[in-house]
Amino acid sequence: MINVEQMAAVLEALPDPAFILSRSGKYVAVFGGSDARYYHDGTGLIGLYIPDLIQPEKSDWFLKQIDRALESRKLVVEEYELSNSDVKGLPNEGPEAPIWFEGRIQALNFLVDGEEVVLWVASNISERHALEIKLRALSDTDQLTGLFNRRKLERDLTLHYDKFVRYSVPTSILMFDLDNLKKINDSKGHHVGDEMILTVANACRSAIRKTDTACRFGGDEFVIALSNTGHDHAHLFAQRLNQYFRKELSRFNVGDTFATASIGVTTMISADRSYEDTLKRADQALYKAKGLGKDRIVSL
Ligand SMILES: Nc1nc2c(ncn2[C@@H]2O[C@H](COP(=O)(O)OP(=O)(O)OP(=O)(O)O)[C@@H](O)[C@H]2O)c(=O)[nH]1
Repeated sequence: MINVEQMAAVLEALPDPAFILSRSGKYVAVFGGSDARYYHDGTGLIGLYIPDLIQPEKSDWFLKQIDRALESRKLVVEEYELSNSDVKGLPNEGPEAPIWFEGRIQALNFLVDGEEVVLWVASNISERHALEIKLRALSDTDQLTGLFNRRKLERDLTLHYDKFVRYSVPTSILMFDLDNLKKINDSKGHHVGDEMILTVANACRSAIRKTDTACRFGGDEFVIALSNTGHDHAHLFAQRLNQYFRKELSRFNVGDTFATASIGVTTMISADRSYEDTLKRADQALYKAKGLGKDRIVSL
């Protein structure tokens, strides 16, 4: 059997800090989490209240989670970011950067000073969180160009379409495809074709705003989603891009075969049932531009 002293030693040795918190946000006790590489010492918080230590928005969130655990009597699991500067009374010793925590919050079956209490175990998951962000960025990115890929575009267009339906804020779509890449690949080599694709990708990157999405849609096909942009502006944007392409891609010309791009432009309209309808129309416009002889813009 473990005696009381041993039980106290076990609590002290808990790898992650375990707080006892009351419904009103009082730090009743803290055990464990003593490795300063991962945690700040929370013992100075005992007897103090979350709303007095943490700015209102965050402290409201903490109180809400305590409430959820007490009401549901089930384990509540939440991830959150906190740095020691967010909590008055925490020492400087410990990690400098903000920490991502996974909080596991469980109601306890006793009262402290007449108040209900929870056990809140806060595990440092910063490394895992950073890795998740990196993986997500990778899974959204086209390897060759560093532009976004189709998966990310589709996610963004879903949001843009929702915004359009709710607030009538239109998103315009440019879909374009390089002209004659096959011939350029065949006569100059695949690496030169790659360079042409990279030139186009760089042009897209520098032409768009933060709120736009530039994506490599397929082999030599690209899509730019221009948020909050009506048809006229989108057409002007396409003209600028087309001129830039003519200038910057001319070094890839092979004899009388020109390295250019054909561009389809369209804007969300109320008849569109989803962003896919808009995207389909951009594809039709691009197809038309190819059919009319390439190196041009078609708006639909
Ligand atoms: N170098 C290079 N070529 C690629 C890449 N992805 C696709 N391609 C080539 O791009 C060409 C795309 O086909 P098409 O669009 O029919 O070829 P195109 O000569 O551009 O024809 P048009 O669009 O009608 O002008 C194919 O020859 C592919 O091999 C890539 O990452 N690098």
